Amino acid sequence: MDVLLLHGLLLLPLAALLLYRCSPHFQYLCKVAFFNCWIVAMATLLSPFAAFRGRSVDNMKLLRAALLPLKRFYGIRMRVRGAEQLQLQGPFVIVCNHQASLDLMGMVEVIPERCVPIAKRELLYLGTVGWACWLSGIIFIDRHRRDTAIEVISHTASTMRHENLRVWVFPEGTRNPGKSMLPFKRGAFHLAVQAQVPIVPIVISPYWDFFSSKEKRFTSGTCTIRVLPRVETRGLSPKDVPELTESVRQAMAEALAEMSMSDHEDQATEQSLLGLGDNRGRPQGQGDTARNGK
Ligand SMILES: CCCCCCCCCCCCCC(=O)SCCNC(=O)CCNC(=O)[C@H](O)C(C)(C)COP(=O)(O)OP(=O)(O)OC[C@H]1O[C@@H](n2cnc3c(N)ncnc32)[C@H](O)[C@@H]1OP(=O)(O)O
Ligand SMILES: CCCCCCCC/C=C\CCCCCCCC(=O)OC[C@@H](O)COP(=O)(O)O
Repeated sequence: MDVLLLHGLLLLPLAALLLYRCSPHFQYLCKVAFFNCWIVAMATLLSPFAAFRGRSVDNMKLLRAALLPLKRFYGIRMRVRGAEQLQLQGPFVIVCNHQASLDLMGMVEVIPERCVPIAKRELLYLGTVGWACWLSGIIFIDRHRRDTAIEVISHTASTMRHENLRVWVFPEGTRNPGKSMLPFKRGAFHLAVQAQVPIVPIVISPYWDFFSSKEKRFTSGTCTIRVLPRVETRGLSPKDVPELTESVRQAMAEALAEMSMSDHEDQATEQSLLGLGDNRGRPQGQGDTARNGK
């Protein structure tokens, strides 16, 4: 009986490994589970150290360091274009497109010093993850209560100037895996105008070559992050916000469309050089698993 149990226990990991290598769906589930487990584990591990320092934007360095290795686990190559746009002395507002939780990997590639994201309040209740976020100075807004969200943003505008803080906002306000960007919420632009600081738009290229939650597909691939020229807001007032929002969204939408094309071309060239043929947008098999390193 004991021998049978032992064999069963030995066979279980082997069966899981076989399933992982043969089933793209199972591979997707494992990779997403690992992503979440990594975040929870790192948050649990780092929170006591962060708590020692107290609530401080300096703790963002710990979160960044904890998330940086993820791209290696998943075999995601990150290319950053225009990073010099982030070499600014004072405070500024970053606006970035939001496709999925995977954006955290792109975010940590380029996030400057003293920069905190604006996040939905619900993240606060994710146990140690919420605790780690709070300790790192992440700004929480309740999206269902516009007045209090606006109050938080107004308060952030004065903090930015007094404490030389940079703020990262996903102006779509929710995750959007679609091919074009959603209409932008105006909070980030009011924030920049109130604080009279520049806006730095960042566009992360679409993930569809290597990730799709709809198709349950997660392979290795390349992601491009493009930092667009900054937009000055000095002298602008609240009445200029709608136009400012639209012009920044337009520039980001154009960059996204351009990147969608060029990333597809790069991928096709890479694959034809490797003699893999064109298997874009389709689940990939064992060859990719081996290159993923996971
Ligand atoms: C190791 C552990 C690691 C853990 C890692 C975790 C990392 C975590 C990373 C976290 C990543 C997490 C990522 C995430 O969680 S993403 C989700 C959270 N982010 C957002 O929601 C984006 C920010 N939201 C907004 O900007 C919205 O505008 C708000 C919520 C404020 C209102 O939304 P609403 O739906 O109502 O939309 P609206 O934009 O049409 O505005 C309506 C009206 O209000 C006016 N208005 C707006 N704002 C201001 C203002 N400030 N001063 C004065 N007026 C203002 C505006 O002009 C308009 O008026 P009018 O112009 O039509 O007259
Ligand atoms: C005691 C309770 C313990 C609960 C533990 C729960 C474990 C949760 C596991 C992992 C947390 C990963 C958090 C990653 C945060 C990624 C940021 C993100 O992508 O947020 C989504 C938000 O932008 C928009 O949300 P919606 O698209 O509007 O929805």
